[in-house]
Order: sequence, then C-alpha cells, then structure tokens
Amino acid sequence: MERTIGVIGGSGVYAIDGLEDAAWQQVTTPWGAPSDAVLTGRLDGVRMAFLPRHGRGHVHSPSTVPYRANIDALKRLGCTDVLSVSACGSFREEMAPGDFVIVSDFIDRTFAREKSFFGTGCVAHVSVAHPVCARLGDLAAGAAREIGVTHHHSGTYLAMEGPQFSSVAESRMYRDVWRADVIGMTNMPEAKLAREAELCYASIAMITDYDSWHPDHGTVQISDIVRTLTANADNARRLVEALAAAMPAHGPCPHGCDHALDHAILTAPDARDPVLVARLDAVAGRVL
Ligand SMILES: CSC[C@H]1O[C@H](OP(=O)(O)O)[C@H](O)[C@@H]1O
Ligand SMILES: Nc1ncnc2[nH]cnc12
Repeated sequence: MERTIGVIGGSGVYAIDGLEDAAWQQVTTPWGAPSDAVLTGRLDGVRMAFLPRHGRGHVHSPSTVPYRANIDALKRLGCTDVLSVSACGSFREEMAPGDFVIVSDFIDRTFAREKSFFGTGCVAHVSVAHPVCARLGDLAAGAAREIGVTHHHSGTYLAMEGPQFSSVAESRMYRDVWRADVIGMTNMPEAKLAREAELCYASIAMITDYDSWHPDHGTVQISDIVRTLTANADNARRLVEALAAAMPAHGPCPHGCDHALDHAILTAPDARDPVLVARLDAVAGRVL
C-alpha cells in the first residue's frame, strides 16, 4: 500500500501550502463530521491529507474537537501515518519558545472526550505502551535536523482537558512530580484513536510558552502564543515537507502499528453488535 501522510494542523496551522492537485474534500464518517474538510494532494510526490484540528477559523475547542471523526476520515482517505503539529507549553528551561519537541510519550489527563471507537457490542483493548510510532518520530526528528530548527528528540506530553490553562500548583506538579516535559490539550485521545485505527502516529510540539511554573516568565498569554506560532509556521511546513521526502513510499510499519488490532477484539463474533461493526468499517475493517 502506498504510504500516505495525514497531517493534523493545530492552533495556528489551518492549511498547508504547495500541495500539487490540491482539493478540499468533505468526508462523511459514522462518527459525525470531522473538524473541517480535508485538503488532499501531493507534496513532492508524496500523498498527503491535511486536516485543521480546530477547523478553519478555529471553531472547535480542545474538548469539542471530533477526534473520532477526524481519525476515521484520515483512515478512510487511505492515510497510513498521522503527524500532529501542535502548540505546547514547556516545563523545561532548555525547551524554549520557538523550539520543536518530537513527542516520545504521553500522560493522558483528559476526561470529557470520547476515547475509543470500540464499546458495548464490540470490545477491544489495544496497547498504547508506546503511543508514538518510533519510525515516524525518527523521521520527524531527522526532518527537524535537516531544516536546521532547534529541536529536542524526545519529551513527554501531558494532555490536559482545558480550555483554561493550568494553575501554578498544577503546572509545578506536572513538571516536578510527574516529570512531564510539555503540555497541551489535544494529542489525547487522538494518539489512542490513531492506534485503534492502526495508523502510525507522531507529534511535533511547537513550544509557545513556559506554562505557569516559571518564576521569570508571566502567566500564559494567548497573544504571545499566537506570535510564536506565526513566526514558526514556515518551519512547520518545511519540516512536514522534509519528512515527506524521507518517508518510504511503500511497506509495512516496522513497529506493528498497522497490526495493532490483531489480537485486540474480545467480543465473540456472534455476540457483536452489527450496528457498531458497521461503524467500524474504515477503522477496523481489516479484522472484522
Ligand atoms: C492556542 S493555545 C491552546 C491550544 O493550542 C493547542 O492546540 P493544538 O494542539 O491543536 O495546537 C493546545 O493544545 C490548546 O488546544
Ligand atoms: N501552556 C499551555 N498549556 C496547555 N496548552 C497549551 N498550548 C500552548 N501552550 C499551552
């Protein structure tokens, strides 16, 4: 199967320039409407599908992003890999605003979102011990190196519910006790859903602020975040392009992301809910 990169653009990233044969496509899914239409095309010959996570015009809040519809839509369009580009706060002095962090692990503290495609009538348990596809993460790190942006090869991303930013006490706990490196509001349950849909997932965190813990920096201001995002938009695009150029055109995932459902479904075939099974056509059709 030809590898196809789905890019989910976060805050400040609402389109991607320079796609050949570019077209915005409306995608219908059994999980409702995605955040927006999907921009499909080719970047340097590589098939790509770009979806603005919050919708053009920034319509969806982190809690109302239709995560299941977004992942289903990308799978339905033939994506094999999903790369998130996200704004994040930093818990590390050395991870400064403007830097990129290639996320290597997650702590999921979200609580008001649909977190699985599966449920009553078709129960499945996939492993998210390693939620990031190591190959896609390595390709992202290589791309960051190639374009010469300051980047950090690994970092744990804490996903909070939001939409408010953290208190000083929360920020210090995430940093000093839980040892998270960056904080954002959107990569969970997105990464978990990508695994359920057997898609390789990696995330590039664009650091925009020091959250609330830093004694020498004020509290998070959205105007500062937007300024940093705007200054970094071109780097984000160049990084995606360099990653696409390095992506092998064909072949399976060496880490098995594309077979995550092999032994995951517990519900006996004759006990499965046909309505749910039908909704799972794109996500789990390979094993159902
Ligand atoms: C604009 S600051 C808060 C907002 O930005 C991040 O979203 P995304 O990951 O889509 O770039 C963060 O998680 C919050 O949702
Ligand atoms: N400090 C922060 N907390 C949560 N999400 C963010 N996105 C950008 N900065 C953030």
